[in-house]
Amino acid sequence: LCIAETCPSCSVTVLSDQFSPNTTSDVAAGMLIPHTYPGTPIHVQKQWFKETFAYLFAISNSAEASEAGIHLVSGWQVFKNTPKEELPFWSDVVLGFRPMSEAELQKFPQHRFGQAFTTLKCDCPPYLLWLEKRLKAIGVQMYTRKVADLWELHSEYNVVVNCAGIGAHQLVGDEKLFPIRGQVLKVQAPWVKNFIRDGDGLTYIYPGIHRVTLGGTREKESWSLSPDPSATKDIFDRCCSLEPSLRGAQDIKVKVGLRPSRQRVRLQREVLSQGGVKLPVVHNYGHGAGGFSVHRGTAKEAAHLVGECLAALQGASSRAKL
Ligand SMILES: Cc1cc2nc3c(=O)[nH]c(=O)nc-3n(C[C@H](O)[C@H](O)[C@H](O)COP(=O)(O)OP(=O)(O)OC[C@H]3O[C@@H](n4cnc5c(N)ncnc54)[C@H](O)[C@@H]3O)c2cc1C
Ligand SMILES: O=C([O-])CC(=O)C(=O)O
Repeated sequence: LCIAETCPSCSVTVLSDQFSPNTTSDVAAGMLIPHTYPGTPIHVQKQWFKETFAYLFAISNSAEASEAGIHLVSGWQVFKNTPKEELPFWSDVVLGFRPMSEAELQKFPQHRFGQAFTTLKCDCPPYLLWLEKRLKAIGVQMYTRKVADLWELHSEYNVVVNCAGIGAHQLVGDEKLFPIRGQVLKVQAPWVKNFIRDGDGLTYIYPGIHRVTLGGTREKESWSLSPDPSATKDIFDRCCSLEPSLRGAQDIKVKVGLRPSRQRVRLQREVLSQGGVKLPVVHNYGHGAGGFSVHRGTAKEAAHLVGECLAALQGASSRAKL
């Protein structure tokens, strides 16, 4: 979408073996709370987050908000021990960030410190379906197709953008990319209005427009997409210990996704070449546990790289004409 918006003369086609509701992005809670990529400078990560927050904040303030599944949500991140970094890098991007008061902390007898703030949440699948609708409205073609090798696209397209998430492990043989399996529960508990996240990153309660996401698990290098019943019970018990009213939650659905994890997001140009024929590629994958939090910022950077590929192609074709 970002490419089509920034380069209206481009004809964009989306190829994917799965669309919503069968992607990792459909499993995510979609909360805008960044995760840190150790291999990327903090100022870059902050810029990605700021751009994403501004983009979604504008949607949340528009008449599209409900259909797009974007909404503001206030709540608390609580810690059993005071964290080393009391002010995360994103504290001045979310709204109203402040330490929790003693009165608020009384709700969490096992926790000693906490941060209160308002952030945004993308409800999935509605957000993905809204993005698809916008793509179709501007004439972008979408086809179900599994790509075995990026080179197979060279005769049909001038530039290929690789946004395959964990699929990039196989597609481009990236050994630096690994799954961190995550299991969550999506439940009916409409009385839960505030988010609660344990600062250890394992347990969270994220109310959406229709359902509440309860998390979670983080299992490095596990490729299994089957729900684990013992993890379901464990997640539910941990969440009930933070918010006892969840014992009354109804209609518990279990979802599993593989976070496409990497030391840093791969946002990079590469030129593939075979027998003198060249295919410019832009990679944009490896968003790990924080893809929603930075998606618009990284998309803008990927769109900029696509612009560079197009300029290089135009330069090459005018040199060829000379
Ligand atoms: C349990 C859980 C909770 C999460 N919660 C949050 C959260 O609260 N906030 C947050 O910011 N992030 C969260 N995330 C992380 C977020 O889900 C990911 O970072 C994000 O979804 C990655 O998006 P993506 O588009 O790169 O990958 P995907 O959503 O997996 O999309 C990749 C697409 O590429 C297609 N594809 C792959 N290989 C091929 C191929 N060879 N040929 C054709 N198509 C291919 C796939 O079918 C898919 O459509 C969570 C993740 C999990 C698992
Ligand atoms: O950690 C969180 O708050 C939610 C999340 O991004 C994940 O489970 O990957």
